[in-house]
Order: sequence, then structure tokens, then C-alpha cells
Amino acid sequence: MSTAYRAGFGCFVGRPNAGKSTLTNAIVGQKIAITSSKPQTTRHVIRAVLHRPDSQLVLVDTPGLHRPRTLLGERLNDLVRSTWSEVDVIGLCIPANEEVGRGDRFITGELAELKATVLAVVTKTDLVDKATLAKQLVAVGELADFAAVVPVSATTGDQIDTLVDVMTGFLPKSPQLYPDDMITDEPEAILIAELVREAALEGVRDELPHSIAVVVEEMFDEGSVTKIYADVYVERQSQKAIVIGAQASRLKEIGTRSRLEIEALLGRRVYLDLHVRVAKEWQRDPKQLRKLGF
Ligand SMILES: Nc1nc2c(ncn2[C@@H]2O[C@H](COP(=O)(O)OP(=O)(O)OP(=O)(O)O)[C@@H](O)[C@H]2O)c(=O)[nH]1
Repeated sequence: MSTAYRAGFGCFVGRPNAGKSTLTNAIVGQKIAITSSKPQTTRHVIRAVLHRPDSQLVLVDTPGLHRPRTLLGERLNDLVRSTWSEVDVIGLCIPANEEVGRGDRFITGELAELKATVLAVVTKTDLVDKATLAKQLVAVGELADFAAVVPVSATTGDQIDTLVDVMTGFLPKSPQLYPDDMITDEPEAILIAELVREAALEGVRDELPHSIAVVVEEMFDEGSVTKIYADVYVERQSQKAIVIGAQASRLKEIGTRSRLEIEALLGRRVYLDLHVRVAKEWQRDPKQLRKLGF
């Protein structure tokens, strides 16, 4: 008996910090989506293609839906909604260690309008004991009539395979969508920019994540080394000083950290040159936004 091939798009949604990016990484088994301990850092729609003998799940990474305060915020929300309307299966992520709240209810309401199959994913199960998890599964089940409720831990890998099985089961019968060897269709430059941005964000405790943007200006191979020239954009002169640090110590740290990640991504030695520039109020300026890829 032959089983029909299934293929389609899936994505994870949920309030900021719900664990969407980490989950995507755990599923793909490789660092593609960018995680950070700060909320709302996922910006670009990054597809990860998950191959199985009889199925192909194309994961689309969306930024968190949030109250738009700037033009950038509005664009992000538009991006989220347009992504949601294109996918076949949506995993609503709700952390096991935080009570179901208004944010979850808001997103659940938005999802009800869509054609996609919606399942709930209770994330970060490693952070709670069994009794707490059981209670959370009940609370999540009461939120809506989900197609399934799957508890997972991206950190330990627990139930990750099960989640993929469940999501794949909801995909439509379809021919393969992408070639076998494809993991992501995101241009390398954007992944690299995101790695630099992630490193830049790590040390800046008091700044909003949206105040930093990174653009790879030039990238070429020279012998065995890939040379990359990237601009780190901040909004204000004072932020520039913070990113650079005393005697450029922070900038060096950002460079070292992201260079190692980029070398791992490309599998080559990398020379990375970072320039910090002030793009005043860039979050509110449509022209700047377009230049930075939004
Ligand atoms: N212990 C534990 N921590 C997790 C797990 N998954 C994610 N985290 C942590 O939770 C935080 C948020 O994870 P992200 O994957 O960046 O969350 P996100 O939903 O993509 O966040 P936004 O980009 O803000 O929407 C990070 O500090 C992760 O390390 C998990 O399974 N276990």
C-alpha cells in the first residue's frame, strides 16, 4: 500500500518569548532562525524545509504579533498576518511555565479566522514538574478547540519528533515543494546579518531590540577566506557609543562572537568588518525601512 506524499507550510506563532525560534531550531537541528533572550527579535520570514521520506514540512518563521507603536511594528504585524494566511498548519506556542493569558487569547481569536489547522504547542516543558504541566495542558485545551495539544521541550528535544509527526499529518496531499538538499531559501547575507544582530543585542540590556538593524554591504571570497563588510545601524549617537563600548571592546566582542557563528554557518574562515552607523529614527522612516529590507 502506498502512502500519499504530503507537503505544505507550517509556522509557529505565539506571544513574544514563547519559544518559537528555539523550537524551529530544534526541529531543523541547525541554527537557522535567530533566538535571543530578548522578546521580539525575529524579523525575517525564514523558511526551513524539513524532509522526510513521505513528506515535506516547510517551516516559516514569523515575528511575534505585538501592539504596533511604530511603522516597523505595523509592518511586522502585516508580515505576520500575511504569513498566517499562507500556511497549512499553525502551532500556537504557549510556554508551560507561564499562565495562559490575554495575549494567548488574543492570538487564538485571530487564528480562528484562518483556513489553517491550528494545534497548540506547550513549550519549555523542561521548566515545570509533571503536575504543573498537566494543569497547563488542561488550561490550554480550554482555550480553543485545537486539532491537537502537544507538549515539547526544545532544549531537551523531548517530543520534537512527535510534534513534527502531528504537524505533518495535517499537511495536504501534495507533490514535493522543494529539492531534497534544500534547508533554507533565505539568502546567506540575511542569515549573516541576523547573526551579527543577535550578537549585538546580547550585551545591550536596556535597549529595545528594534533599535538595531544590520545590513551586509559586501561579501566575497578571497582565497580560503570569506570577507564580509557589514553595517550595524542604531538610531541615536548615544546607542552607537554603547554598541562600540570603551576602546571598541563591545564591538570587538560582537565581531568575534558573530564571526564564529558565521564560520559555522558557511563552513569557511571569515574576515568580518563591522561599522556602526546612526540611522536616525529609522524605525519611522519608510525609505530607511525599505533600504534595510522591510
Ligand atoms: N528551558 C527552556 N527554555 C527555552 C525553551 N525554548 C525556548 N527557551 C528560551 O526561551 C526564550 C525565548 O525563546 P525564543 O525561541 O527566542 O522565543 P520566540 O517565541 O521566538 O521569541 P520572539 O522572537 O520574541 O517572538 C529564550 O531564552 C530561549 O532560550 C525550552 O524548551 N526550554
